[in-house]
Amino acid sequence: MNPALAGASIVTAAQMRAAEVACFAAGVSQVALMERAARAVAQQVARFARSRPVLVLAGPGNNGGDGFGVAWVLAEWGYDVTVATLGQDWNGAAAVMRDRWTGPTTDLDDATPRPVLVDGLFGIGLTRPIAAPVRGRLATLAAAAELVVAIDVPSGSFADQDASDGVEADITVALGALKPCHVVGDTARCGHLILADLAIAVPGDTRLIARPVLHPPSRADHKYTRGLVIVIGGTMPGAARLAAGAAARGGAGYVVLASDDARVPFDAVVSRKPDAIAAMLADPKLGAVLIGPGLGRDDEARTRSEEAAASDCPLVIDGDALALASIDQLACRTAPTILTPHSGEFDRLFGTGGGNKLERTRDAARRSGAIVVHKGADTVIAAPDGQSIVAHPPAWLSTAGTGDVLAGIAAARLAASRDPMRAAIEAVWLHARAASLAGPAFVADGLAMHLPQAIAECL
Ligand SMILES: NC(=O)C1=CN([C@@H]2O[C@H](COP(=O)(O)OP(=O)(O)OC[C@H]3O[C@@H](n4cnc5c(N)ncnc54)[C@H](O)[C@@H]3O)[C@@H](O)[C@H]2O)[C@H](O)CC1
Ligand SMILES: [K+]
Repeated sequence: MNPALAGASIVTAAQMRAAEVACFAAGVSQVALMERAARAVAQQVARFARSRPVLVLAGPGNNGGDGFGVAWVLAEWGYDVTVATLGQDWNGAAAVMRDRWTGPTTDLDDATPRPVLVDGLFGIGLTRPIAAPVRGRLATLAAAAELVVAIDVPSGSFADQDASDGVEADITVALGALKPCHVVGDTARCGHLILADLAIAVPGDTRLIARPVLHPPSRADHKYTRGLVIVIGGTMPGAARLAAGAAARGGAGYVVLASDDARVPFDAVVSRKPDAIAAMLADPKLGAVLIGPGLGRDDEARTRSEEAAASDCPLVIDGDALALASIDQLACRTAPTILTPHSGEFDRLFGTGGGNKLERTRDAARRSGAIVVHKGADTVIAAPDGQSIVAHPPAWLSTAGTGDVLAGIAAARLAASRDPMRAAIEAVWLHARAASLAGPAFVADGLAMHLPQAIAECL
């Protein structure tokens, strides 16, 4: 994902339309707004077109209006431009743009490929899949082009759905704000994503992740104020060890590993026998508990999991502990809770119900009362109040043990702030950054070593 987009708002098509209406009510005309959009897209085309001939596809709605506007601006700048349409009439601002365009215009069926294709067929107003003949023409023209620039969304993608369809663009210029299809699902079809800020105020409760701000310890801090983390292990002790090491390197003041296996990742992590879990959970100095990595699903695992869930300790629940948890039990908790499921664990706990990944994760957070970190190439972090954050961690993280590392970092950050949403965002960012710093083909054991550098970048 384009790093320049950090913190950018993500809105639904309905929210975008409401924002547009408010903008019109504030005195901006529809034509002025469309001209802003057209100029912003034309600028991006001009950055990469290198004087090559341009074919602009202009569909029946305002996305098509933007297309005519782009054609008009590019022709003014000296580009060789042709427009292809579906042969409709246009209304409102789109009709104004259509009338401004006096250059060559053809039917989509008759259009011949050109090196640069600007896709203004459909935007956020797509209501049904594009008819097969049109989709076929679009795919042919796109395949023959050297550069495909999509206006707002790649035509064929539904703005509010996980990207799963639509033309494959090299560049997508999102207008006014990002939409769900730009950030969840197969976002590769957007190519390089650029946001054209049209100076429209949009809601800010759903955003791309941005680098968090962390505070160094003060002179008054000590190991317990920095955060005491207990990692509860089980049948696969290596996973809990990885998590405990990550908690220590993720900034915790003190890490205890409660496991039958006495091995620790390094000497600073303290080993305790798990028969003392009840006493540990009652320790007022406790900052956060992590349960799940390597826990197993036997009776002992169930007992430990229930004990942790029933406690009033801030809790991170991962891996096997997610399989042992129930939504009702989670919803009864009053202490902060973070859940870190991958898609299989998420579906098992919350079901496979409809909506895009953002909606599904927000719904899970609302039902469980927990912060849900729904992991994947498109990681969604959602809070019960509807706030949500999207991140795109490096694909090199798709290797065993990295989830245990993330859970350990989340526990450290939760112990430090007691604010579960903040902790989840910090953990996801630090985890992704550590992966970038680790470089290609790292193994999970080496990932946490890069956390201090990632933390240093947030101070
Ligand atoms: N976000 C902004 O600030 C701005 C966005 N602009 C652009 O406007 C479009 C949205 O325009 P709208 O007219 O609502 O929708 P579309 O252009 O996407 O197309 C709707 C049009 O097409 C018909 N239709 C829908 N699905 C199909 C289909 N499968 N086959 C055929 N026809 C279909 C539908 O009935 C309508 O007639 C947004 O994306 C931006 O590009 C503004 O220009 C500037 C500000
Ligand atoms: K488009």
